Amino acid sequence: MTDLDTFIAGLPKAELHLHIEGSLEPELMFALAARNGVTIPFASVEEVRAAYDFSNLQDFLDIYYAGAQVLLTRQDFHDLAAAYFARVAADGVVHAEIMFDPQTHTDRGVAFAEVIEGLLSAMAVAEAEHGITSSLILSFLRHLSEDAAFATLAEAEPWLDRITAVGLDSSELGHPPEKFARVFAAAREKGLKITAHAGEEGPPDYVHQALDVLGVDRIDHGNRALEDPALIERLAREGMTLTVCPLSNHKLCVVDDLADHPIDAMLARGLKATINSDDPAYFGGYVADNYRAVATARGLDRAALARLARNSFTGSFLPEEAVAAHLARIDAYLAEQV
Ligand SMILES: Nc1ncnc2[nH]cnc12
Ligand SMILES: [Zn+2]
Repeated sequence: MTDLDTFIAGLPKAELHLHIEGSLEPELMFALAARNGVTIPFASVEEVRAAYDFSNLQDFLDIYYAGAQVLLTRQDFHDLAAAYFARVAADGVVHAEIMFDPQTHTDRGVAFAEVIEGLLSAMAVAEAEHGITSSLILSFLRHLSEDAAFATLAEAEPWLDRITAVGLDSSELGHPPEKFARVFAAAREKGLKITAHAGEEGPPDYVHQALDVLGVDRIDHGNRALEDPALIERLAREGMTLTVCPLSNHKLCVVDDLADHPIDAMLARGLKATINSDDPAYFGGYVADNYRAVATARGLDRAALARLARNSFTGSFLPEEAVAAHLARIDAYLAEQV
């Protein structure tokens, strides 16, 4: 470990953009396939990893939804999330806001209760064993209809006090935010926060729609906002958080080379960027790996890394007092460094 690696691992941070289904490592995929008697189209863990070579978002989604088929029971969802928390405890993650895609499971006949109760039990263990706090973001699949999203919101009703926000993910192109205007308005009425993937592959107009039609509290990705100077200025002025995912951007060809990643350009333009892993089992790294990758590729110094970590708390859905306490922990950590 270099000094920079050690600095990054110890820096208190929140993860704001993590699909729990995307933390399914091939080893666990095989173990769950065996436990549940599910057939998967791979002979070995190595074969699975070799298949993770994507040209775009849809390439990835096809394999990601196939992998999720091994998740059937409450115990499976518990084991999935417990593995994620155990892994990121070593990355300096002290808070995680976790997206889950209920429709990926309920459409296969898995009950909503199995999914969410498994996740909630792992979240309780994470707090007790690792001191990691967490919350849930229910994400609607945008390739499905708004009616299907409404049905999912209705299924979630008994757990709404355990869900912090709703999100929007899956195939972006051709499924603009405005398709979901009514269901997001209904979620907002229920007191939920709002986030949406926008500007990952979709044009800057999708980011405008996420802001103006959905009324988002933060934007997931947002890379293509950089094509629109007025939008950049607006996002900066409004202090809108962008949950940026560098290794994902590289793996999904949103950027050709990490050396060209715009993370420092975002900070320089006053955007509140954060660093996240998106789908760490598929993209080759967890959150600290993402910090390390951009630190190396873009030459980010400790001050920039600390800024990104601060943004992860000020951009979180935590209450103000908790944010202040985390920022104080960052200050104490920086003061300890020689
Ligand atoms: N990067 C991503 N973009 C859209 N939908 C997703 N679902 C999981 N990861 C995603
Ligand atoms: Zn994502």
